[in-house]
Amino acid sequence: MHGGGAPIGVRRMLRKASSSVAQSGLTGPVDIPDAVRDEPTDLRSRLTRLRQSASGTVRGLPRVIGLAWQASPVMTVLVALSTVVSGLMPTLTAYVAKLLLDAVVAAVQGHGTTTRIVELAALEFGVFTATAISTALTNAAQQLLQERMTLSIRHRVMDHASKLDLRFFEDSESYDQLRQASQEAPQRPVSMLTSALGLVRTSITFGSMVVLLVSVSPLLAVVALAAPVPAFISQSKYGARAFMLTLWMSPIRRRMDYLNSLVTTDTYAKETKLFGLGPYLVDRFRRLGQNYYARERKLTTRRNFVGTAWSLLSTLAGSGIALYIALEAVAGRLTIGDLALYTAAAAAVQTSVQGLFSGFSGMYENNLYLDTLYDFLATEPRITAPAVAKPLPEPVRGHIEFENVSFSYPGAGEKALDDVSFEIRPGETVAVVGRNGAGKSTLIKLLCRLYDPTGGRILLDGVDLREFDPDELRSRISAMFQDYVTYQGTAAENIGLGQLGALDDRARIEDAAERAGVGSRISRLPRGFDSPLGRWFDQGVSLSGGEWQKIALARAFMRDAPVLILDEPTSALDAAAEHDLFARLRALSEGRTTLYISHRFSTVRQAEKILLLDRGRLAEEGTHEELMSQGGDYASLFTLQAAAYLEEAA
Ligand SMILES: Nc1ncnc2c1ncn2[C@@H]1O[C@H](COP(=O)(O)OP(=O)(O)OP(=O)(O)O)[C@@H](O)[C@H]1O
Repeated sequence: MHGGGAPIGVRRMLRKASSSVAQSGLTGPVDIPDAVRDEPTDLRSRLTRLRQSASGTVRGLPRVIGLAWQASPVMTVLVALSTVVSGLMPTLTAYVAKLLLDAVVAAVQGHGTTTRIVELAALEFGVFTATAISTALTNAAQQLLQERMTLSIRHRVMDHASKLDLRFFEDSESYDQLRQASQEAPQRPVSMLTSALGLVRTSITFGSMVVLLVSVSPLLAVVALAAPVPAFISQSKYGARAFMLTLWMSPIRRRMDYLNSLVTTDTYAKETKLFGLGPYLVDRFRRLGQNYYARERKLTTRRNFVGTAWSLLSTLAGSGIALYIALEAVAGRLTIGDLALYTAAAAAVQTSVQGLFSGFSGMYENNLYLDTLYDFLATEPRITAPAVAKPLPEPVRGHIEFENVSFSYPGAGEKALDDVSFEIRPGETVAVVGRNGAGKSTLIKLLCRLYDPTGGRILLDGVDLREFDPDELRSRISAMFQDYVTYQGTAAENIGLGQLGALDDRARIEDAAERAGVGSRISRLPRGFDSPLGRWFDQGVSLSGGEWQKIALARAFMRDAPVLILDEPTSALDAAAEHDLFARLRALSEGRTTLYISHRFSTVRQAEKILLLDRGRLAEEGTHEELMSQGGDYASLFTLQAAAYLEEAA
């Protein structure tokens, strides 16, 4: 489902934009592909595009009103009312000024009273006061509504992102969309609302002023109405270009952000310094930035200068009106008050003409961003609970079966898993081994239902995983991933997040830490379990890689889940800690089905069953002894590692 507004050409360019810049930004050209190549040149396609964009803009309006209403109905009504009032004020002001001038002229000529002048002056004061109040009210209500809207949209984006599948985050195109939706888009409905309100206000001013003009000369009204058209067209053209440019820039900006983070982030500092990458990366950043700026500058200057040139046509019409009225007053066909009224009207029409087209083109531009937001919000997670989800068995026994499971990552040619079948009995401890890229982590992602298999099925206690509610299923799995998270929080928070309900259960947290072999280390920290970890804090403690890994392990142990998954749980641990963990693994995994990935064969041999993956296929399966006696790949890999150790020992 698409958000509707953006013309098809824009969508095509959007797709092209995200796929065309394949470079990492670390090397290669720094130019930005031309965003305006596909610009329609003939009148017909321009008109079609104009029609599409106008209808898209108008269609976008109800969505923005909907967003405003959701954010705050009271504020929305207040903003609408005050907008109407402040739209009428300029016309009212001009009319009262006319009456006052006429009264003054009448008094000068001897057939008017000063009382009338005082009355009108009081009325004028009233109108000014009302204008000031309505302006203040509009500003306040609009500002508050904008704040509420931004918050509510950011909340929606965050909420939606939290529900999306892992594939959304692992795919660069959709990840770009998420970034745009979370960074750029929350402001856009607000600017669209501002543009729309400006449009309504100026339309009211414009309309009421035109009514006054029509009462004098319909021709003047036509001139006033026709003047804004060229300026409007030019504005909408540049608005679309600006949007397209931002889209094309998005990958470039991402690369610039990346270069920036390489130089400014602590984790990269060691390497960038040692390899002397600093000046090189800074220079790449500068060149990308220069290119980016040059393109932006060209567009901004053109947009403003060409836009102004077109708007001069409107100015010309306004001045024409003023001249005509002045000549009419000299000829005695109009009063001095009329002259004042029409001068004010001409000025107001001119400003509102500009307001109208900038409002309209602003809406057009913002609407394109809004489409991105709505496209993002319309992305549905594919891994969802079935209409009638099967309740998980109580208790889950942890019987896992892979039946001819195949899987390819979206867009990938090769299969990451190819026709894999095996069984893990309840409570069994299984090790998964294989060379890099063999598909071990993928197997775990499928088991946690972060992806669904593209072929075959996975059963837990005899039921296809897809029949369960994925959240329910995940709550029965405890896992530590290879790229575990180091939360910028206290030690207790870092561990407690493994089981939200027990975030405050200190005894359980300490127990989990103990089981992961990090309890005594945390107790020795200045503030024990309340010590902040990580560098975001002034007094944050910097832990070593292995210590962080133990904390992540403790987080996994927070759950009393029937299935325990550990992806290279000891990759950062020292030999003693590793030995200690595996010596206790039997106790730690007591009563749970445990699946762990390891590259260290010394730890693998303890497993009750070993699965060897080779390029996505299950190549060997059995106990250590069985696989050794088979003399296959496992045996040769084991011997290779053992030999290396023995050589060192010798
Ligand atoms: N998000 C992804 N999108 C596309 N392809 C992926 C993705 N993640 C992994 N792959 C590919 O799938 C294959 C299996 O990857 P996987 O991470 O499962 O390997 P692994 O056995 O865990 O490797 P390692 O021992 O290096 O951790 C690899 O060829 C990898 O390139």
